[in-house]
Amino acid sequence: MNTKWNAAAGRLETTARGRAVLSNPRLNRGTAFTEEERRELDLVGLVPPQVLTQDQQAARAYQQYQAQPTDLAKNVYLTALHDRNERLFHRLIGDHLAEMLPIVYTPTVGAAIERYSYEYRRPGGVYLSVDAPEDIERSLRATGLGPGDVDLIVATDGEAILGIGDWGVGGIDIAVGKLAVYTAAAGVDPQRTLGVMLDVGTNRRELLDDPLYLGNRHPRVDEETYDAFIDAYVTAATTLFPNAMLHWEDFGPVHARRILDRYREKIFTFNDDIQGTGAVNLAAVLSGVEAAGVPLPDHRIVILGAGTAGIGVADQLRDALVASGLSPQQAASRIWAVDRHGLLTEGQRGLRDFQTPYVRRGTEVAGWQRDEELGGIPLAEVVRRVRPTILIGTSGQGGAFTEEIVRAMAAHVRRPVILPMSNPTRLAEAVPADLLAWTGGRALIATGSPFAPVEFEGVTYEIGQANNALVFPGLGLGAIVAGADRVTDRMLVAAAHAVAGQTDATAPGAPILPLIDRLRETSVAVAVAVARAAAQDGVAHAPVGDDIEERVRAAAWQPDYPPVKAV
Ligand SMILES: NC(=O)C1=CN([C@@H]2O[C@H](COP(=O)(O)OP(=O)(O)OC[C@H]3O[C@@H](n4cnc5c(N)ncnc54)[C@H](O)[C@@H]3O)[C@@H](O)[C@H]2O)C=CC1
Ligand SMILES: CC(=O)C(=O)O
Ligand SMILES: [Mg+2]
Repeated sequence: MNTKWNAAAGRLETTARGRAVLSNPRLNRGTAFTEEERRELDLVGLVPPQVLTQDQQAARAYQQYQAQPTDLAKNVYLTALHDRNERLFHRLIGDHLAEMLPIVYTPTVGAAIERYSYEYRRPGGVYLSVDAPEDIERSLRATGLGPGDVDLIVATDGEAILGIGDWGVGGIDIAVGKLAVYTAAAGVDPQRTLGVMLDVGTNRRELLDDPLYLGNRHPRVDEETYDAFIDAYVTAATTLFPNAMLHWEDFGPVHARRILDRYREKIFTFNDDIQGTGAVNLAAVLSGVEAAGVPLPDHRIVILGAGTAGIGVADQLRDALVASGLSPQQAASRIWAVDRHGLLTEGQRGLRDFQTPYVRRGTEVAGWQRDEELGGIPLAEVVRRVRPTILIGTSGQGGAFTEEIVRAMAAHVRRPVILPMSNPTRLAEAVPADLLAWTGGRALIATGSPFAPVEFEGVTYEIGQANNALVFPGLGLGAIVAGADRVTDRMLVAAAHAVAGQTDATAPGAPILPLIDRLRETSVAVAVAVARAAAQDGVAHAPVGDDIEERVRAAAWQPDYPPVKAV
């Protein structure tokens, strides 16, 4: 069976017939096949007689969706729709973006990952096993995709899913979820993408002991085996699909950093948790700083959680401070990073290489109060001493921004910028309603997971989502349209400015980031800015001229049904 897009004729051409048509989600449109298509494709009698439009199908699917009793059931319903009729799935999500993003993405995707081996129906991508690296190429080829057919691959090893940790093979759902967002938010062509699970085992005992667990049933492998496996994947993926951007998602902090450092100068690659999060955080900070009316170099920034996301955030803030005139040392000194053993300080146990720029001198913190159980200086003491103007949470510790800490911060700052970025929702360091109450409505807030608007003293506060979903879809589309072969720092900074430029946070109650119902437009702005930055850096291999916005808009894939021709 063979199905191909014939661009010249503007139609799909397939050798499939009968049930094989209905069981191919890329081809299937069920009751929307026309009479003529039904005859040509041998579908007469295999579907009920009425011919529906996609609008009618979408209306029915939406009713079925709404009838699901829980968010997890809605996620399972949408996954099943995706596996049955991919275009209808994207049509539905596109029509209800703000409502469904929390179902296919954070927070509900977290629950779907935890329940993966129980809710499993059909495979969601390509599963590569550390126990058989010799099969990587064969598995990637088995997708039937050729060298010019893939723009983007999202891969995970499932070690650090959102803030919920190691979920082994269930991690495939974060790759699938990110891909859904690429398409819903920016119109990246889903048929030119792949989700990949790099199964290196799991250290979660309950999965290893679970007879239904579907992944490799052994602990995560040693470093040497791991690195060789990643290398084999990169070699196979870049050889088979030379134009594809390799996106890395939810790796543990050590691996995330090492992989990015190893490959970023050599191949077209992007770590979402480090680079995408850094960019969306920078956007929130730029917008918050503008609303606060205090120039960026005058801010003091405290970050709780100095892991993959936290240090990615710190690095882009440091670079932005340097761009505004500070030396690299001065810039780093404006950032206080607090991890599981408190403020990063000289000689602390367990410091990681990538944290080094933010480690504070012993002399600086000599008189600061320590918490011996914690093994260092706690967040509350850091806030008391530093008097931060910006407080960022990337710790995965729900409720860590306590009333005492937030009130202490707000006592010294007119408009505190507070960004609890951890996901899923229950791991937010604080919730917007509390932050507004504790600061008398003065806090400028954005959160990693979605929150409803908050009424406080007669003002409705819209809460922007400081989530890399504001960045990676547009970044991907912009890079694809520009024919980029690298993701450069300039492209990330351009993305951050484009996001910040989409909102005016100065009005009372206005969000500091563009809302999700405007995500399509935000992604266009990001894509245009990213394409231009790629051209400036000399990494674009397609022309990026005055018509770039038109080209970005034209490149966005649409879920309408094209004609199907039996061949
Ligand atoms: N909003 C967004 O776009 C994004 C949000 N995140 C969120 O950030 C959180 C962290 O994710 P990653 O950086 O990928 O994980 P990670 O595991 O790399 O980093 C978490 C860090 O928090 C530290 N930590 C743990 N307990 C702590 C405590 N009690 N106090 C202070 N630090 C503590 C850990 O030592 C680690 O360094 C997750 O909840 C994730 O969902 C991550 C990426 C994007
Ligand atoms: C949003 C995201 O990438 C995370 O929470 O890991
Ligand atoms: Mg992530």
